Amino acid sequence: MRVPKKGRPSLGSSGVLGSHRSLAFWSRRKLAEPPYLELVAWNKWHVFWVDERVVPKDHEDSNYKLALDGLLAKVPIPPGQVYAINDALSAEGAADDYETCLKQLVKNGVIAMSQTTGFPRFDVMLLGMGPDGHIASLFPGHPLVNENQRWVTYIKDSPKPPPERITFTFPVINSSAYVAMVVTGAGNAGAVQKALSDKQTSSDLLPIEMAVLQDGEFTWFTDKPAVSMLQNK
Ligand SMILES: O=C1O[C@H](COP(=O)(O)O)[C@@H](O)[C@H](O)[C@H]1O
Repeated sequence: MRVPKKGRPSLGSSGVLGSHRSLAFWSRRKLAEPPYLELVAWNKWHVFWVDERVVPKDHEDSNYKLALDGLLAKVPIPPGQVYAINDALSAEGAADDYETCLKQLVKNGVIAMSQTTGFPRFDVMLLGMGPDGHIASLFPGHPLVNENQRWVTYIKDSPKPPPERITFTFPVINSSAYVAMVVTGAGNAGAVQKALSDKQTSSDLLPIEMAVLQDGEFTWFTDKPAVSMLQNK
């Protein structure tokens, strides 16, 4: 999805959905109801998943199902512009397949490339964070957080179930033009406090602290419990 410029998205807009909480948040914000339903040029959106659980698309754990039920079934995005993973493949196969799909869409001009980083540049990413500071399926202390070649990779030992997932890598997330980070609930307050404190050291960075956009805008959307450990709330 794209941040509207002068009220209208432009052609070839690319957006990424990546979060339970963030989707619930945007659905509650009536994105699929008037006046936004008419204001947004939904037919120009191309929708991807920043991470996905390797389960059938109709499984309760599927991020695709969550997005379909919460938002996509309610807005007129052409089905050919919604890019779900191939759920018939293994985690490794699905990650390869998704990366190949992104590369083809870059060639076709649907997804832009970042001139700064050499990775794809999505217009909007709707992300969330877990209480351990994970974003997408990039978990603290897991070697995947250091992946710097692949666009999409896979995990088979996710600490949060289900264990098998695919995920965008940090170079892709950090090439975004805009990230909307939705964090709610007291359970996330510690990670928010750590992320926004000045005391980070490179040795113990949480994934949320590694989300540093190269040339983009990062906006937090929180409720009060999530920021309850910050000094100046
Ligand atoms: O497992 C996941 O967790 C993160 C954070 O979850 P949320 O419900 O707090 O948004 C999410 O961003 C990711 O997409 C999901 O697969």
